[in-house]
Amino acid sequence: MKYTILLFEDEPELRQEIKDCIAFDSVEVYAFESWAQYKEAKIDYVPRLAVLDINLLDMDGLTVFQGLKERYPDIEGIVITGQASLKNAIESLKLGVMDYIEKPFRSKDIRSAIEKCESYKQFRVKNYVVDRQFEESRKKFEAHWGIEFIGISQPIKEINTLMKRVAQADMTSVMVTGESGSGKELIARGIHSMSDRSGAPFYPVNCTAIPDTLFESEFFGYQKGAFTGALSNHEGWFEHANGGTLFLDEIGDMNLALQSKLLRVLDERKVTRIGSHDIIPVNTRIVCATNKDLKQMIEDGQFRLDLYHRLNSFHIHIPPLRERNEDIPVLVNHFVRHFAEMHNKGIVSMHSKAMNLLVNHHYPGNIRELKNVIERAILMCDTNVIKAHHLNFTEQSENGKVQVDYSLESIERETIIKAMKACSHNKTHTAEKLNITRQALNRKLKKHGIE
Ligand SMILES: Nc1ncnc2c1ncn2[C@@H]1O[C@H](COP(=O)(O)OP(=O)(O)OP(=O)(O)O)[C@@H](O)[C@H]1O
Repeated sequence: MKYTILLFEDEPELRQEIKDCIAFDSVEVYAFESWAQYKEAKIDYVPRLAVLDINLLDMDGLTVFQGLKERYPDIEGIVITGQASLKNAIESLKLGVMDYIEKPFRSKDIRSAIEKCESYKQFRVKNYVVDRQFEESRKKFEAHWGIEFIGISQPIKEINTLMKRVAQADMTSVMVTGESGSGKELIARGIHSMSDRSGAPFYPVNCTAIPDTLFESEFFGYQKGAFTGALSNHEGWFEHANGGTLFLDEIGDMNLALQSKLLRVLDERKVTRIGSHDIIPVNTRIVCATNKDLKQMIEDGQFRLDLYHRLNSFHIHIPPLRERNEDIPVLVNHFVRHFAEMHNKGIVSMHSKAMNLLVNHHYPGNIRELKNVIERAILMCDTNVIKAHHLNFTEQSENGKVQVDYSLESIERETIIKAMKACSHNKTHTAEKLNITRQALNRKLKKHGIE
């Protein structure tokens, strides 16, 4: 279908000139000298755009636009006039005219006004669709699981189905794989919340963070006096999550000796605290996650094959965010709302150029990175529109993708600089604004090298 433009210009030569400069292959232009002539013509097509001279034979261009808008609410307008005046400009904007061009104009001006108008229109349509999809996916998640797992891409839809299925298969262990920050823990939480175990604890453990020496006592618990420092009885993680779910993140970092012990508990479903002979039955489901290549680790003798099979009875893989970038706009909208509310910013929206940058970014840190970028942008933005420069996508990396400094350190530094500026470098006021003491502000100024 052709893109239909209505042109209203009373001077015949100029009418032809404008028509020539806006008639592309895919564009149908209907040109009129007056409103009466347009009414007579009985145009069947729904026009997308009207280009109007302010002075017509029978009526002024703005009144014509008003009439068109009543009939075609989605029509956009560009006004051309030889009588540029503030009054006309304000009047046009009030009526919803998109752009305002003065005579004499160059064909370049009018074409770029049309392009601008069209890309804005497409952006609005896209945003509407994204908003609707976002709402649907959010409601569905909340209704089912009471948690928000956002996404509209095919992989996310499939993961949703797998989560529901495995949640009902009570004792099956689940292995979730994917890059760091891609949502593995959220999937584990989703499985737990959907299962009959949701009333019992979900206990997340990061295997990397626990020193080897403490692993066994933390996993299985200990009896008072079992070793120096065991001052009281201590429940281990398996017992703690009894009836619920134990989430073992970074399972690839568990040493071989512990892997054997974990396998035994999974087979026997009972634990014995260190220093005790009592056998404690446990009914704990294991969901584990890794971003390591466990098959390679098995080949290298670093991970037990039997444990791998035991844990991998149900496998969910989550692709990196850059491979499902249709999820990015819905995630962006979600995080913008979330952080705007959290930081009392009212209603905040994302400028189309900023959204474009976000959709095309590489995200080595996946959703965690996106989340940090948005929170930072919300903090840096003084108005209610986040623009490209608020995203701090500064450097181009080797692969041509933009990199972002999303560390908390950099957010803190920039927040302090902004607060100092806002308070005209008065430290007492800045400290009050940041809700910290003057001494704390001095320490932070020194740490960040700000004066
Ligand atoms: N689909 C999603 N919808 C909303 N938030 C998400 C989604 N996926 C991830 N997140 C958010 O992104 C952050 C990182 O997610 P999560 O901790 O689950 O990743 P992970 O893969 O377990 O990371 P790591 O490997 O580093 O432990 C969390 O704050 C989480 O809430």
